[in-house]
Amino acid sequence: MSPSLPATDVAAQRRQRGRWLDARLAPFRGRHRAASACVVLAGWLWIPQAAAIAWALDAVLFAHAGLAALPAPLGLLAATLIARPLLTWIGQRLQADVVESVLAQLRVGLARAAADRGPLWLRGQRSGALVALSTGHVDATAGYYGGYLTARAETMAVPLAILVAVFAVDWIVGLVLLLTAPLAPFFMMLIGMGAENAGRRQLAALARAGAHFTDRLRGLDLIRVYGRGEAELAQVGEATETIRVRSMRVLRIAFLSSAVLEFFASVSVALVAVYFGFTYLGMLDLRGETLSLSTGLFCLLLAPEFYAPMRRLAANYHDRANALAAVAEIEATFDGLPEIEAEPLASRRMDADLAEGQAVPRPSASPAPEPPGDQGAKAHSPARPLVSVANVVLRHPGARAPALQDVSLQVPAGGRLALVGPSGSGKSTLLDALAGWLPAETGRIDVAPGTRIALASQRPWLFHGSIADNLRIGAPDASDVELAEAARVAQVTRFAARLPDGLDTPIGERGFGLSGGEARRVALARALLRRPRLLLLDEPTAFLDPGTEADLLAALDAYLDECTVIVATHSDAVVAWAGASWQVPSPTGAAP
Ligand SMILES: Nc1ncnc2c1ncn2[C@@H]1O[C@H](COP(=O)(O)OP(=O)(O)OP(=O)(O)O)[C@@H](O)[C@H]1O
Repeated sequence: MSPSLPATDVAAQRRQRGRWLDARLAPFRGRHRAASACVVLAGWLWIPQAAAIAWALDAVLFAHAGLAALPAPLGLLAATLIARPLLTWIGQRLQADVVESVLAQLRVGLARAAADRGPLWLRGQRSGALVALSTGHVDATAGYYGGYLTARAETMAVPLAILVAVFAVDWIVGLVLLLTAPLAPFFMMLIGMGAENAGRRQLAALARAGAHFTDRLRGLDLIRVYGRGEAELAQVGEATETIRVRSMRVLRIAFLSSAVLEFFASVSVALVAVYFGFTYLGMLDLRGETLSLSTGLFCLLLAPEFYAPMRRLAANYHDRANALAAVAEIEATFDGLPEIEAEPLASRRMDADLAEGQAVPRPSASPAPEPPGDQGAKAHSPARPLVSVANVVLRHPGARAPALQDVSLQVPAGGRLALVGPSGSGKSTLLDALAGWLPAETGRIDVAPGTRIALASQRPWLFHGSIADNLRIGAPDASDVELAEAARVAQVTRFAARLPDGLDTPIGERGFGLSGGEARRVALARALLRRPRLLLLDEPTAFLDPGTEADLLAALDAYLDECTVIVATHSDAVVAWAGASWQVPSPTGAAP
């Protein structure tokens, strides 16, 4: 949220964020309504309960009606004593269930939104900050769904019913309640102004500190080597102190506002008590008729409960501000409010190393060049190019100049092409675009529809788990034989055979325990295991000795069959293996 926005825009933004928060509740609306209904019903039942208490005491103490008059009020009292806690318990259980469901859906939705932004967007994010989004920020909305919404339903229904009941027996007390009621919304408005900003600052500090801490943990070896331990510790200390100060600010607003409301509620109840006291003592006669004990007791019992829902709403009001602050931070990270569907994440693929199918955006108007005379040919027929790139300009998000200008090339199905050119000339960028990760600024990229694509990138991500687990990510249903075959072809077996448990040997995050070349071979095996129709390889032999490189290329030859391969490389052996090469043009557009 930009501080320079006009007030109307800020209000509109806040309304939009509120609607986004409420939309998350849609799949659980039924349970949420049932929970609110239970709480409201429990609130309403306080009226007959207070009436029963007042009625019973009046009968025993003043009317001296004897035990015969008691069964009716005591029966009503017993019924409400059982019903109210039961309804409250059911309401709270349902509410807790709704909160857990909404939060789980939000976490899944945010993870999916991050995955949908694509690997290039993800590479530009700080993982610690993304983790904070689905933990701290999502948790910050719990109070809104759990406390605020229920308290709001209660506030709309319960005080009104109490007011009607009180007016029915004593209009003066009714008037006192009516006149003091607007205090709560007034103070809530005051709280709302400061609480949301304080909440946003606290969440932003939390995300920054989380990201900082994760980054530093990852680079711990570097920090030690350069002797930066103490300085980094001081920075972590500073970040934590900022969180402490900002959290205290949020708490201060919450406590102050609650205290002010408690004060006014107590004063209002005291006013009612003083009025009854003076009336009973005969010092005040505003009613013009005698006041029975049951009327006074009934009103005195109801008065605190008149304010109770409003006090709860006020106490939960900063939860709403916190939730809006969390949504504002989510909006800033995703550059807009992400779509969140109520669909299990497991049904979608999120592997950043692998792309499937035809996912390449084509912004320009020119159609893909058709080879003459083969209009009726099938997508994978050798005559028709599987990959066609026409006059494409590629620019990284936020980059000043395009990484690649006016690229045109075609690769037939089953063909191989080596991309060659100096470091930084844009080979990896082109592979990213072919995988569908980077849209073309102009021009067209066409990959035959339904083509299964796999990309083994230069910096593959390996997860904590066994080598086999890492291979199976792209093809969870692959058999052991297929897995062993892919590992053999990618020359993974060569080093895995020396490890204690072979392919079942655990490796750490980011391939800890493997050399750079070994990690790349695991990524290659992972790509092969998917049995792609189009295999995109980024310097697959960069760290290999000539002998291993030759073995790898020979094994690939036998394994790949009809698979189309586009490989970025600096190796003459790989260029020779591919049989065709394409020189990446220099940034001026002229191929050397
Ligand atoms: N996310 C990014 N944002 C901006 N510029 C980028 C980004 N990633 C890469 N670049 C730039 O794009 C250009 C091409 O990079 P690319 O990684 O495609 O080169 P490459 O030919 O694959 O190099 P190498 O042979 O070293 O792997 C480089 O100038 C690089 O600095």
